[in-house]
Amino acid sequence: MMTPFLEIRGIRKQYGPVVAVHDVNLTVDHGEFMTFLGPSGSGKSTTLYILAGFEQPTLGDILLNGRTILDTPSHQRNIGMVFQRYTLFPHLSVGDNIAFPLKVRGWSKAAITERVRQMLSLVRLEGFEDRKPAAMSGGQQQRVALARALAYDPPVLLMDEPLSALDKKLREEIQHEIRRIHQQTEVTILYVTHDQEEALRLSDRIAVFSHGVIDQIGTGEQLYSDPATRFVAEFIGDSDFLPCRIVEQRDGRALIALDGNLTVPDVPLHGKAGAKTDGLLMLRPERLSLSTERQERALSATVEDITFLGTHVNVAARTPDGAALSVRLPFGHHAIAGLPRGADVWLTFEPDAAHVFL
Ligand SMILES: Nc1ncnc2c1ncn2[C@@H]1O[C@H](COP(=O)(O)OP(=O)(O)OP(=O)(O)O)[C@@H](O)[C@H]1O
Repeated sequence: MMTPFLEIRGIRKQYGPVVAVHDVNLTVDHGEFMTFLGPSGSGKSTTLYILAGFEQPTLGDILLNGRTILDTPSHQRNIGMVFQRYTLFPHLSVGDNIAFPLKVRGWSKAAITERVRQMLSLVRLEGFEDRKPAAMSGGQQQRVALARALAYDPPVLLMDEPLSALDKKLREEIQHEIRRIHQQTEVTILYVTHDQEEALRLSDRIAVFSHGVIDQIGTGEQLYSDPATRFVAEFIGDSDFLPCRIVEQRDGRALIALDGNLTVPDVPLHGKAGAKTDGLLMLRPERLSLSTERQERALSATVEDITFLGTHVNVAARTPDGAALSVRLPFGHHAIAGLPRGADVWLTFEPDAAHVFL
């Protein structure tokens, strides 16, 4: 078997009685963009700090090209870092900030000048060399931080919520820059965020963190279409849940029964099967069809609200048992023309678009 480029093996981190990270295992390919996605407190940053060498794990190992890096001090790991708040040296110009890690590494003056010029061009800040950070926007400062982190060509770059202090438009602009820079360089990126949209936009693969473990690792498409846990289903994309009963199960599929005598065969089933017969059916708003005419094998519901959201329209509906379901339809869809609040509707879905969690 080939040695993985980067391997996080059985990492646990405990602060007294608090277990910040339980058991994190992950391999990352060379040149990959891997994102740690999860809510606040799920252990993303702690894992990243262990990679950076700011923290030592209680248990486990980190291997780069098959060799442990845990006994290498942080500043010798050759790992670039960009964090949430701009960590530029305020008294140094942009050029001197970018030159700093090169001076530390003993580069010649000529090599430094050339490299600073290259990096400024990479982050599209030509001409800003003599500015002080305070005279630049947040987005520009974050690009300088990126240039400084990449200047000595580290094989790995760690980024911890680097864009969270910026407004939406600027954030999207810099996400675009980060993607471009990732494609232009061969750097392997580990990126922490709690924003699913940012994770989907940037990453090759995403590791979804929950309570100090990784629930699932996969591409955005894999996490969306085949979520391993209810938590992943709720974190990636929109979802609603209905209580259901498992009538039969075989090979990861189930025949389920819903209130109102509706049964649905062949729904993907997740979780440890066994004697348990109560489950939760997950439905995605964009995978439901809506009709104002009675349908076979359909959920009945009443329209509570209709919201125009630009390219699409959201219909908020409620089943007779009181469960809320959203339906997302393209703007102008015939089913919603003149549809009033309080109307009775029938909702259908393909079994493959649904998932049952135990
Ligand atoms: N130095 C520390 N001492 C005690 N507990 C800590 C320490 N650092 C982190 N924790 C706890 O460990 C858990 C994981 O924290 P961590 O910062 O890794 O989460 P996170 O997913 O990065 O969240 P955020 O996005 O808020 O930074 C949290 O419950 C946190 O309170």
